Amino acid sequence: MEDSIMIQLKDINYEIDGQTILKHISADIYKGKITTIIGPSGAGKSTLLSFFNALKSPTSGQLIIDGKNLESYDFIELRRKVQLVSQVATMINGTVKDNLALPLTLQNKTMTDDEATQFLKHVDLPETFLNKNTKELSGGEKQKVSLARSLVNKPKVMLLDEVTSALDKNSKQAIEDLLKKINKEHEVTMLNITHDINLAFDMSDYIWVMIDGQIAEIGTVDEIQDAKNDNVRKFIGEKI
Ligand SMILES: Nc1ncnc2c1ncn2[C@@H]1O[C@H](COP(=O)(O)OP(=O)(O)OP(=O)(O)O)[C@@H](O)[C@H]1O
Repeated sequence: MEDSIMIQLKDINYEIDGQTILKHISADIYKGKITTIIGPSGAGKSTLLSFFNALKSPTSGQLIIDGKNLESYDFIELRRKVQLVSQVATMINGTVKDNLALPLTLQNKTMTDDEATQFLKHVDLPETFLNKNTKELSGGEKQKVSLARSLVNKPKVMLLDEVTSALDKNSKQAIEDLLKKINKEHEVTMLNITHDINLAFDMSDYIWVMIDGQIAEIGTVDEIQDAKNDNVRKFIGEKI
């Protein structure tokens, strides 16, 4: 069966201060799949990611998310549908439960302990964590709580911005495994940025290689590993 499209990018360009950062980006992101953007520092990966939840807007081009043009979204609606998870898990002062409930608190709703426990289960944390102060958590545990919290609004898309880069080897593996599990169980479309090429090869359905503001190559992991484009081969060769 053909993969169906969750996000379409049509000739996206971005300029700032007279400098062209992104050039003619056209590509599709498929529903329920993990797409990872790799490429050298300064290629434009973060800039591109920031369009999907409207932190920045393209200078020209069209971005269609779940069948609707980005410009016709209400920001709140968009950010519930498209959740950003960052490199550093930002926590509010208080307990794990306070943090898990935050997306609901902001909507004047509440979360029961049972509901919170279910969210902890999704990220393999025990119920005993509910009343822990977030100051007592390790980096990996914070990232798990952050992932659990990002599921509360039942997003269709998760933007993962270097989510494992601040973690040690064991926590990296745990978060990678969790992302794969969340992707399958919640059928969330994931768009991932990483400098860790092994992580990209391990967890992606599709990889985009960005070089100098353009997509140099799109393909499955096998296709990217066999890419003929010299710049792509050089970038991957340097990273492995
Ligand atoms: N506000 C800005 N003003 C001017 N130039 C900017 C601005 N923001 C980003 N840039 C430039 O845009 C280019 C792309 O930056 P971006 O952060 O998207 O790259 P990246 O691929 O994510 O890099 P990294 O892997 O280092 O995070 C860089 O050359 C950067 O200097």
